[in-house]
Amino acid sequence: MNETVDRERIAAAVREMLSAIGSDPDSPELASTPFRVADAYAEFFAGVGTDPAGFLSDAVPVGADTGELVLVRDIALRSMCEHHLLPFRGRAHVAYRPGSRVVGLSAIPRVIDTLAARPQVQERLGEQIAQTLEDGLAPAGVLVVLEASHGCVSDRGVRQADAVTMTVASRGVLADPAEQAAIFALLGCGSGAVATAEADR
Ligand SMILES: Nc1nc2c(ncn2[C@@H]2O[C@H](COP(=O)(O)OP(=O)(O)OP(=O)(O)O)[C@@H](O)[C@H]2O)c(=O)[nH]1
Ligand SMILES: [Zn+2]
Repeated sequence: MNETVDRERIAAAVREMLSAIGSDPDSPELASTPFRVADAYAEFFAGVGTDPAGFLSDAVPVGADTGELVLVRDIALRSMCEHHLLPFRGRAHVAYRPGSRVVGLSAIPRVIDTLAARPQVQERLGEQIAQTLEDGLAPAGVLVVLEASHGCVSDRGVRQADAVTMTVASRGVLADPAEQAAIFALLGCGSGAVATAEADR
């Protein structure tokens, strides 16, 4: 949990918001709400001021038994949209083609969790994940695919409950559309999936 978050100030702000919507923050039902929200915010924003690069510091040299492509798919993604402070959630798929170093697989979700636990937009989150891996592993290429449902799109405003936003961020050799198509085929999305489905007929 983020110990730099000032829970007292969040709780005071939540009391103010409850008053502003016409509720009574001193009612028994709402008495604990300001500090519950403060605790939730400390969790949601635990990545503010935290550098994710440390998770990549135990990367090891590529060995003879290291394959060509590493793809970690279906990583749970949870973040908060910076426009409305509403959650967006979905999955992240991260591929990299190693340069001279590889990293323990669990480092990748940890990088994602840290960068996601900040006020974000999906595009920037994907770019930051790609850049952190680029800086930390000096790979030949990185591809980050994020797919997420946004609370601000589903539950207010345009109210598109089923809309899923997909974003792609890439570096190095995985910026090549042919390389990307091969990975999209592995993921079962995009033109690669269509090509595979047609080949199966
Ligand atoms: N590009 C991008 N847009 C986002 C993301 N999350 C939310 N948005 C959009 O950001 C916009 C917020 O800008 P505003 O102009 O303040 O939107 P608004 O008047 O609340 O807009 P509506 O959502 O259309 O009612 C909306 O269109 C959201 O759908 C994101 O991760 N990336
Ligand atoms: Zn929003």
